Amino acid sequence: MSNSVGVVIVAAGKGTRMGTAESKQYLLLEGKPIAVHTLEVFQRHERISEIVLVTGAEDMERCQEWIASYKLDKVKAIVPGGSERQHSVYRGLLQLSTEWVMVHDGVRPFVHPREIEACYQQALQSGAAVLAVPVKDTIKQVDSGGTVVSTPDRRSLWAIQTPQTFRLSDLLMAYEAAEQDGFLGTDDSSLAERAGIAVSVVEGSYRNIKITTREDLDFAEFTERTRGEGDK
Ligand SMILES: Nc1ccn([C@@H]2O[C@H](COP(=O)(O)OP(=O)(O)OP(=O)(O)O)[C@@H](O)[C@H]2O)c(=O)n1
Ligand SMILES: C[C@](O)(CO)[C@H](O)COP(=O)(O)O
Repeated sequence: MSNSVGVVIVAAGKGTRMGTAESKQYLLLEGKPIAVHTLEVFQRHERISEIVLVTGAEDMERCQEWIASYKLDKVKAIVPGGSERQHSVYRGLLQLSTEWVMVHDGVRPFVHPREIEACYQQALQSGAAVLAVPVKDTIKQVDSGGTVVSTPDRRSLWAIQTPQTFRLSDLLMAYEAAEQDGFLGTDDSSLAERAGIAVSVVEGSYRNIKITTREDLDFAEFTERTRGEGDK
């Protein structure tokens, strides 16, 4: 139990920005659903003891079949998600009893095993950690009328990825506080931050994209074709 690590993989979104009939997490990459690629990275990782998959209620049966056929035996539960990512994550967290939890997007299949380990090691040291990359563009804050308000210093801006790693008890507390306050965040760290948990950033890679829009599929196909076995 001590320092055991569980993962919640959230794959219950609708993929509105992708705009395909099939939900983006089930589109095929080299013949395999994207969510299965993601699950396999954590299945293979020796640090991970159990996985909870959160998916759409209507997709639970086919997910169960993939888990059997791809021999994903670390998957301990498949649960139906909620209307927002935050609700889906919470439902997954309730299934775990490990000391640590990583939350990961089902549509980030290219996270490197080394990055998972680095995120865990940093959380072990400082209590909570997220993968991220420095932003490459100049970012501007723009008002609703389309006028630039400010240009934040790029050196302090990071694009946040997953996995995000926490003590399970801390993250549950942060989720329950958010629910009580009616706060809705786009990542897990934002809930932890407002609950007073210091979150460290671990530099990851630009390869760990979240497959969000159609142009991401070209990158995904190229990356899947060219990544080596050791990168999975
Ligand atoms: N209610 C939701 C919403 C999102 N997610 C998951 O959270 C991850 C990141 O979300 P995002 O890329 O925004 O996915 P979607 O919500 O599906 O996309 P969109 O916003 O374009 O509809 C995805 O793996 C998605 O399946 C989820 O489990 N439950
Ligand atoms: C958690 C996340 O992956 C961090 O980048 C992201 O916030 C998920 O969802 P989004 O709705 O696309 O922001």
